[in-house]
Amino acid sequence: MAFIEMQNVTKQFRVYPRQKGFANALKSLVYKPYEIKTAVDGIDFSIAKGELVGYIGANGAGKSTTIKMLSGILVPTSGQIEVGGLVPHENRKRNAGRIGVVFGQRSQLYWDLPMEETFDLYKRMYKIDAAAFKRNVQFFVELLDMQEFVRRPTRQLSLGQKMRANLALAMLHDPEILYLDEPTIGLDVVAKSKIRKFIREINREKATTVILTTHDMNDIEEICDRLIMIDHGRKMFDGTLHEFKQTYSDSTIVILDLEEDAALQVSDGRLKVIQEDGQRKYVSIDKNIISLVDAITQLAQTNRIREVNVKEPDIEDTVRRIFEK
Ligand SMILES: Nc1ncnc2c1ncn2[C@@H]1O[C@H](COP(=O)(O)OP(=O)(O)OP(=O)(O)O)[C@@H](O)[C@H]1O
Repeated sequence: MAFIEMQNVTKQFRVYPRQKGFANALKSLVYKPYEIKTAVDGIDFSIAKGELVGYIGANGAGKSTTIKMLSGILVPTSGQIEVGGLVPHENRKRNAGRIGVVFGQRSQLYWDLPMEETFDLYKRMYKIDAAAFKRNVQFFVELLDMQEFVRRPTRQLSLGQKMRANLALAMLHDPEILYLDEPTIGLDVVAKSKIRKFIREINREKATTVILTTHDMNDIEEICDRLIMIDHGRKMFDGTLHEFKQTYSDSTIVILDLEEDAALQVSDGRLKVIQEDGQRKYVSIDKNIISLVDAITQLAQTNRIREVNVKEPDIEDTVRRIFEK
């Protein structure tokens, strides 16, 4: 068994549509009609210890529901889940000791307490050993650049500072797994970069397994080795970032450096020149209509090429196109 294992997991919710009119409202006291909403629909995946996995999908795809089942907050309707040999919802307390969770839209901080005191509170709650606690606080405060605000009450902190504090708190008891739900939402570039660096660093230093849901594809690009994409509760893709781009992107950019500063000669309508920058030219090709080899051969016949490079498609664009479809 892998470290984290989901086998054919489904989660359905009962949804009670609002009844219109007084008579229907009365009737619903006796019998309340409901509909079944399938949020997660037969998902399978295995994650090894120490992996950094991006879990993506459009709004309402079922990402948070999956994380909640993995954390033991929700019980699956069917299928099996095991996290480090435990069934999360049957062992909520033991599971909680081994996981750290951060929901970007919610905070675990206490409004009036400064971070320092919240750390102490968590130390007692999780019964964290004094030496490990001291080491972690020092390590996280430094890594997340929290020195200037650990003594200020939470209510005075900016969104980015609060998110950093939440991350430190989630990692304080040295969990083996960190579930992150939109950890960079609403943050500026600098704060995002600090958080990404932190996630990579704790994975490297402590081999923490990370599952990250996000709508920001730069998070995925900068943090994750692997990507799982879901749509309407079903798994659509599971593989490396490179495989994802190869599978879903139709266009590839060929970068040519010519021998001289001349206009690029293109005789095939399937090749689109998208930018000319002195001797450097950028050509976009749709791999469904022309292969990379044919495109380069064609270009070499009409131009004196010094060097050819191929750029991977942009993940942000690729994902946007998939979601739009
Ligand atoms: N408690 C609930 N009761 C009824 N329906 C729910 C409940 N929780 C989630 N859903 C529905 O299940 C589907 C999946 O929701 P979920 O929150 O897992 O999506 P998500 O991928 O995390 O979306 P987002 O990116 O918007 O956060 C949605 O259609 C949502 O409305």
